[in-house]
Amino acid sequence: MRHRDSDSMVLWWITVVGDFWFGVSWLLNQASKLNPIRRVPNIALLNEQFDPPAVAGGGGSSQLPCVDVFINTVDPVDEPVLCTMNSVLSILATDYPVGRHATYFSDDGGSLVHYEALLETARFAALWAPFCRKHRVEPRAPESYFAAAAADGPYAGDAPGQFLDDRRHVRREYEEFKERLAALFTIIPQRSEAYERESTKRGGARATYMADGSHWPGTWIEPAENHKKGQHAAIVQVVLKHPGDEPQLGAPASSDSPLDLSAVDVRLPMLVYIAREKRPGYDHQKKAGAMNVQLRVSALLSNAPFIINFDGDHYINNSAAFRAAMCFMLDGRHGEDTAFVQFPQRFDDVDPTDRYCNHNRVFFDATALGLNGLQGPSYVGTGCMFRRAALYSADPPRWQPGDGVSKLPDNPWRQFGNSMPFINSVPLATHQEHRPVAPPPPASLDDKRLAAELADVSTCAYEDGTEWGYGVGWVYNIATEDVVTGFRIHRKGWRSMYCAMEPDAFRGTAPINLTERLYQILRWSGGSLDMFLSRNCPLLAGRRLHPMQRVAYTNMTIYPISAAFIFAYDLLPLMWLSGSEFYIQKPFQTYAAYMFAGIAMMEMSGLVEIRWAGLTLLDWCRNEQFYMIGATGVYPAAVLHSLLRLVGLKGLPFKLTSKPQSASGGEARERFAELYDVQWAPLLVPTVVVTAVNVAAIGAAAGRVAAGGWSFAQLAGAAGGLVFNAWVLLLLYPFVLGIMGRWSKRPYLLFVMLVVALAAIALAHVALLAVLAPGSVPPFRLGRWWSGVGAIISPASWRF
Ligand SMILES: O=c1ccn([C@@H]2O[C@H](COP(=O)(O)OP(=O)(O)O[C@H]3O[C@H](CO)[C@@H](O)[C@H](O)[C@H]3O)[C@@H](O)[C@H]2O)c(=O)[nH]1
Ligand SMILES: [Mn+2]
Repeated sequence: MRHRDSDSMVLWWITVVGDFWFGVSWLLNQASKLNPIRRVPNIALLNEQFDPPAVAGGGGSSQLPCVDVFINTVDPVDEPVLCTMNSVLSILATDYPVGRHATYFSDDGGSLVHYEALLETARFAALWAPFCRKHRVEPRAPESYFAAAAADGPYAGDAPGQFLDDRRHVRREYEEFKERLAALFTIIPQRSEAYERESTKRGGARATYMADGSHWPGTWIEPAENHKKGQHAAIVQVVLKHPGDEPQLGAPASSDSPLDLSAVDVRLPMLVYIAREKRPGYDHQKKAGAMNVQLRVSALLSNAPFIINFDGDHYINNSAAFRAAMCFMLDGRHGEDTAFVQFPQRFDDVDPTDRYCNHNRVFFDATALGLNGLQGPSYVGTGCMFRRAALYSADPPRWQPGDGVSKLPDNPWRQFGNSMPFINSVPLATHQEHRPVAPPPPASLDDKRLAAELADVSTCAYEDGTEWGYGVGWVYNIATEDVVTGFRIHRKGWRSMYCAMEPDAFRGTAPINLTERLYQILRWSGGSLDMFLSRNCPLLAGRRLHPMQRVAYTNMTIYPISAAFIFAYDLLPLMWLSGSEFYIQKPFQTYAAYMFAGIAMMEMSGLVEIRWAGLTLLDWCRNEQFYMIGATGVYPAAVLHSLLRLVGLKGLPFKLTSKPQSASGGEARERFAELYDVQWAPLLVPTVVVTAVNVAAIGAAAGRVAAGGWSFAQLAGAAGGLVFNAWVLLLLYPFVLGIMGRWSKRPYLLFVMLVVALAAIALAHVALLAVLAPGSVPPFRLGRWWSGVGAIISPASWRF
């Protein structure tokens, strides 16, 4: 092809390839939505079959399978310990047979504060869990429970007369519990200083001391050799032992404990603290590494066939959630081929208009249902129940040869590492479908051997030369361990299910600060693209991957590439400076007609989709807006990162998402304070540039009109280009609010600033023209800006 202006050929190619790419990605995006399915768990039916009400006096009639619960945290300050302990409480008090779930708390900071907070939590849970059971309160995370006016809701328990008194008492106890948690930050250093003074007299070293006066094996307040972040021994401590399968009723009310618990099971489920070993020179693989240690430790202690995982900032909001997931796992139709059940992520404390699209509703309420019809939704992190066997890379029954019972490989050590007790636990978990559901076998090892084995499977070296992180467990060397782990399971032929329920199963926190949010989507988009460019590329998967699911995974991993083109299109308004026609040839009207039809069709299908999913127009707008914000800065950065990684440089890090700091710690913070914090980062710059360019384009056009340089026909042509500029600005509106900081509380200021900026640019433009080409205003057509419109309607419905 030739063009009369050879300088424009580059631009011409960018637009042709870009438009083609938008077309392809739009089709990919639509293809994954062709078979949406909404599934609803029938908990009543599950209870009828697996958990009939206990006959009077007898217990243990439940046939529900065991669940190991994983919860992860890193730092008691960055991830406020109160919030984390609320999650733990919601788990300990959840509505599932007490003897059939065990919680594994992973502390990647190895901090004594976490350990002691967990002891406090176990103590408080002895009151909290029976209270929740007695009065059937929801949610069972006390902070949210007491924050809501729960006392006014319908009462579901058996002792309405005692409810208000009990609630008042528990609330008081909770306030004290909170104080004890907060005090840990001062008590531990004080205690350590006291012990230190004693020991230095005897020539001992500085250390962080546990309550019993012994050295804490994890990270010390004053880091020392073998006791700092990234360098400490493994710690596995059973905080609450397995309670046995027989219910244990509590005591009647007394002066010490005014709650009458004589008709309530007061047992607490098992609770284990884990801080895996950290050594310099090892890549600890962040969350994926932590969860693989949880996987091994739990195999030795309870080896439940099912696992559910939570981020430290997510709690159980609906205590029927475990049962809901079980409805899918035990379902007669596809149950045994179901590897995981993913719940939507819901968030508290997001600003009311959801400025940065934290709720991700289009993904969680529309896209995910589309995926649900194609072998199942992707795994997106917290709030997902797994079949343990699937994490061990077993084949799903429908793809198993012969008798349908998978066997251990000939050389299980290469796959799973050297722990014989662990290896022995694998077939038990794998074959759980084929044996009657029973409570976990008591650990067959004596205490000393068990402790040694637990420490061994929590070391860094344990995974050397094994398949952990590659073929087994959560996948390594990627910033989004979730999507790729789910993919590895799907490519083996497993299904997954999507389970949304009312009230929401789980709730958590989300970053409402612009910069934090952008880093989060940088991790997600960069990690996804890395997956596409790795051996886990969906195009390389075998035939067990559903063909349309292959399309869906391709779509959800290559999306950042569109951004490179969108970024170029966003800067197109600059092109009119070049003065030549390079893209759209005459007749322009025909082109415009096609384009209008195209846009109308896409917007209509978008509208139909959100209507169908029961979403609001605001949800949709936020989705489009945040896609554009991502596309102007974050996605190009993700593409760059992935390219650098391809040539061997370091990949994207798992940067912890900042959590809202609770008001109880220091002085009370203003609600949504993070929304108004401006943290400048290079990631913001490209979007600022795009904004400036589009404002400048409108300003220049206004100047041109004011100077009378345009005929009516030219003005009409320019109008099209201006619509494009205005559209880009409208999409970037939340971003601009974000960088305004506190001023964004008065959005009208933004419009004042916009008018002032436009006037200034218009004046400057006219002045410039007068100097450069006195007396003449060369005609130009803004019409060619139109080509950019294709860019802003491209698909945008994965999570971000
Ligand atoms: O070295 C690490 C880093 C993180 N985490 C935990 O990982 C979880 C998620 O981290 P967060 O900073 O809250 O990231 P988000 O962006 O909120 O997480 C989302 O995205 C992640 C993938 O990028 C998923 O793993 C999460 O489940 C999903 O909620 C938290 O519980 C952390 O404590 C660790 O245990 N060890
Ligand atoms: Mn989080």
